[in-house]
Amino acid sequence: MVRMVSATELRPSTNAWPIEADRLSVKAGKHLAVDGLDLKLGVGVHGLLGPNGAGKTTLMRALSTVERPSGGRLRLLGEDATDGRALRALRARLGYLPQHFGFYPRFTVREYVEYVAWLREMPKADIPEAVQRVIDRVGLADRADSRLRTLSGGMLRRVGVAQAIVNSPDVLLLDEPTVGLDPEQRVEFRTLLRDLGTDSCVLVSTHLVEDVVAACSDVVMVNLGKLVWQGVPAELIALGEQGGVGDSPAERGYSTILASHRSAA
Ligand SMILES: Nc1ncnc2c1ncn2[C@@H]1O[C@H](COP(=O)(O)OP(=O)(O)OP(=O)(O)O)[C@@H](O)[C@H]1O
Repeated sequence: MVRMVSATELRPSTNAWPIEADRLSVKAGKHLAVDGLDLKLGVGVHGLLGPNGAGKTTLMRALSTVERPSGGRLRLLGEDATDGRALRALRARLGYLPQHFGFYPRFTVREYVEYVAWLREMPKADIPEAVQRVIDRVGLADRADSRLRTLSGGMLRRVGVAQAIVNSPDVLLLDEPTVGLDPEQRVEFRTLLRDLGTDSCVLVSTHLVEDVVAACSDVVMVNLGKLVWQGVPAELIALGEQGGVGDSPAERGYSTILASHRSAA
């Protein structure tokens, strides 16, 4: 007997491009901060680089579905991210650490991460174990029951990472996650990133070119709201070996790309 197969069953379970932007435009206030950006990102860790004001945070806000695009097309995990009906299911599969994340200072680390897990509609029975696992992963096991107001800036950033990964997201967006981390924590965080990127699409915005070289499989550079370069860290380093401004080959590669985009703009 022939069984009818539904459209949902036929849909691929993994998406070649968990993030797919086509001529994407996003406003920050009245300013067009993302201006016709094309981007395709697969599974792996992608470092998002660009100067101050390049549009990184605005792009992250659109990818996290916090900000609605003003133009172009945005597909996340194969779904149209501008379709209000798709958003609820989509958000349950996203993780986002904003540049400035709000929290209730009286919450403990555990309470806060539990609260976010609940917001992302995780099954209630799974929450305690998932929360403990991510608190361990960001190295805050000994502060799990401390109130957020008693934590240092670097520890708060780690709480931010924990809440972003509690639902094991398929798309993870981290806006400057390493700000305030001490060198030892930064090294541990890079290991965590590489681990997360084995089966998720992770986009990490940072000003530290060295973080990108150490932990990312791919580099995305933006300037003036546009994609100006995409490649692997080794290509960035190779460019920097030919000259440019900076203390390392990767930094010189970054400055070379930026200078050539500025002179062409
Ligand atoms: N609320 C706003 N109103 C008007 N312009 C804004 C607003 N927010 C951001 N902008 C402008 O949009 C542009 C992109 O800002 P965005 O914060 O996305 O850049 P960024 O690359 O994340 O910068 P940074 O590295 O400094 O964090 C900048 O020119 C900024 O001045």
